[in-house]
Amino acid sequence: MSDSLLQSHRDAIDAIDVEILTLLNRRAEHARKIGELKGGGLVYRPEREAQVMARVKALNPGPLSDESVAKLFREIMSACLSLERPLTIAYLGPEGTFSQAAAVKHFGHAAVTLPCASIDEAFRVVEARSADYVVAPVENSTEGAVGRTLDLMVGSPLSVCGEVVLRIHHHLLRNGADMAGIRRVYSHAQSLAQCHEWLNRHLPAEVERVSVASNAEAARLASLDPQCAAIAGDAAAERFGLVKLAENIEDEPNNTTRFLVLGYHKSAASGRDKTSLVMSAQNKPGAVHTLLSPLAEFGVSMTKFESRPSRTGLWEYVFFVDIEGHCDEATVNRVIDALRAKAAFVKVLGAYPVAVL
Ligand SMILES: O=C(O)C(=O)C[C@]1(C(=O)O)C=C[C@@H](O)C=C1
Repeated sequence: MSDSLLQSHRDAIDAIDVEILTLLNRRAEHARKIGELKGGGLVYRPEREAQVMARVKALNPGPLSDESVAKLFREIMSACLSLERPLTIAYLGPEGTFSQAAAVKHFGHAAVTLPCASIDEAFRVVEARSADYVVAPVENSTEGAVGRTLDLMVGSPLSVCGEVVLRIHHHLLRNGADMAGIRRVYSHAQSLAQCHEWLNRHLPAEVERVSVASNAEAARLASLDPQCAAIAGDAAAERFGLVKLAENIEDEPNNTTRFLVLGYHKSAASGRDKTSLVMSAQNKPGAVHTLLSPLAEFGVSMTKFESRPSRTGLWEYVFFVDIEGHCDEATVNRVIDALRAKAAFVKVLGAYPVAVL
């Protein structure tokens, strides 16, 4: 390697960094002025962020990947937004959970994340305006719906204004160098289920599997007792200084969790949106088919359908339905009116940009 060639590239990088710095601060100045125009109110604009991300991905000439570029712009916008007003995001804690990773993925590192003891508490702090938004898990590709989040959304005054899709990688973590002598494995029940086959194949049957409130709590417990291991993700491994004995041990390689962002905020249309609804139908043959018929009539696609027992006793079941498009768009608006005419109860949970990252 020629030292002078290396130095010339480093000199070029130094010069470019000065330009980047100038441009970033010019961008931040504009964001600050936008913040003044907004008067400190609703500073976060999910539809605009989705458009900025989609645009830079489309314009990206490489060699950086579109994903890298999107991640960089996520952080740039996060820093710019924090100049307007720093946001506080509630999530199911403790620190190091996948919910925290989802909050950071969506709002960037400039947002303040607030760990809560339960999904209920995370909703409550936002409802009480002690935090700006809650990021809550709603479904996992292996384990299905997160019932508590669905149930809370039915009665909450908060609206869905964003979604986050997070690939979930689980690792076997320990305060020790190898697998010998592990007596117990801690994890959240869903994660134990997601790694069930791997555990059967790699650990003796007598190793106890203990479910705890979160993966981060599992990592904390494992950090205290070398005879115990935990199944958790990267953030928890880092937070508790544990060794990764085995990486990516989830049985389903595409294991993904979808989270929703909720607040006292309605997102405007971004051009690529979803609308989430919850509605009721009577427990009669064909009732669901009749209820959903307006979607076919208006040619609107459904991206999710989930049924839950009704908790009010007024109806037998409630149905959570996601459709393509924003509820302010004419066709989607007409579909919702048609659904209202058929269902005893329809609530628009929110409309929001499809996850870009
Ligand atoms: O366009 C705005 O409304 C801004 O506040 C600027 C900006 C950005 O950095 O691009 C920052 C925060 C918003 O959530 C959206 C975009």
